Amino acid sequence: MINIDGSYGEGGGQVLRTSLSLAAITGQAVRIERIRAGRKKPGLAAQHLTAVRAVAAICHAQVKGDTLGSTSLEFVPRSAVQASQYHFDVTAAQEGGSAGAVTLVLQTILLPLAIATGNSEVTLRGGTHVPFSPPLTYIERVYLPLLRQMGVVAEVKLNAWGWYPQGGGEVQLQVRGNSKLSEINLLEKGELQQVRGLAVVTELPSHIPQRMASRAENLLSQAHLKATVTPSREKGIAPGAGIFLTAKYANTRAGFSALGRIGLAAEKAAEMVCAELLNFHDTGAPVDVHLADQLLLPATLAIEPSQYRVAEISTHLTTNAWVIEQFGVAQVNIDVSEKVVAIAPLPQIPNLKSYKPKFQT
Ligand SMILES: Nc1ncnc2c1ncn2[C@@H]1O[C@H](COP(=O)(O)OP(=O)(O)OP(=O)(O)O)[C@@H](O)[C@H]1O
Repeated sequence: MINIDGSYGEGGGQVLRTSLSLAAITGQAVRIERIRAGRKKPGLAAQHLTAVRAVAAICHAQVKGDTLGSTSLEFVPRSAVQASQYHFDVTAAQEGGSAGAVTLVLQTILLPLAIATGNSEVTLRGGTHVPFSPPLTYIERVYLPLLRQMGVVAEVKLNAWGWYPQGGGEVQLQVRGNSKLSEINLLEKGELQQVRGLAVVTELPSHIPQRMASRAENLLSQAHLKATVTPSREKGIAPGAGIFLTAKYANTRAGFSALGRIGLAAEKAAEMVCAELLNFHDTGAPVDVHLADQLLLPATLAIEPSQYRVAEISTHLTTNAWVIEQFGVAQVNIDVSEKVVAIAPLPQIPNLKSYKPKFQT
């Protein structure tokens, strides 16, 4: 049994989710204590509980402590990850509903399903564009294209937008199984090829996305970046707004977002997201602060070592590296002065062809 201290570093939900993914992939049992001790309201919230249930479903795990608010969890996988059709609902995990991020649940099961035998299709319900998590637009335009470079083939379809606090969004995920992951080497981002964006509202007037889009296009063109931002009015169960930009470079992609809220002018949201993009562009680094922590797990599953240069070293990055090392599946070295992350997978897990998960009987 691997023991993980959930209060380590960032002390957030990612410690739990990475542990769950690695438990499913390696077949190792894991106990996590002090879950989300670094947060105002520690323990399992609806999104985390849904992630526990989702990973348990795909590897038939025996689980103790899977209740809302629980600060400790024991998770014992009992089979290899099963490719299949699944349905997970964050909103239903909590009385009165939840806008917990489906994208975080999606990331927890994606790599286990990608290396399973056979294809999977997953329907996820909950928040699709909510604070402190990757918006679905980021998953679609940044995360999955980068994973595709590493050999993971998956697609998402947004059936309904889900914002904070109502949630109620729906995403369809298709994952091709039997993936063999290859390493990623991203030290230079290459030429900027395209900046594109989506300014969207649900249940709000169409002048809002138009104002967000035209302010963003103007600001980016003042900075000599040619951008196309599409205003769009979509159907949703509640009002919501956001602007999502993607910068595509010769070797990489990066994504930025600003979510609307009452009292925040449409133009201000556009200014915030453009400032993020321009800051990133100026760093010269190929990997944005969020992708930096999200690429660690796929790099761990690759056959050869990976390395990439990041715009910023976050505690999410250093904490996720620590979790991976606790499972003994890779060595992660973070060169703070060069901002280069190097991941050396250890032989017991990749090459996944010869990899045999350990199961308890
Ligand atoms: N705007 C964003 N775009 C892309 N990814 C994001 C964005 N904001 C946050 N993320 C990613 O979402 C993840 C959040 O991890 P974190 O541990 O904070 O999860 P959490 O379950 O929401 O935690 P908690 O509720 O405990 O704060 C990280 O991988 C982070 O990089």
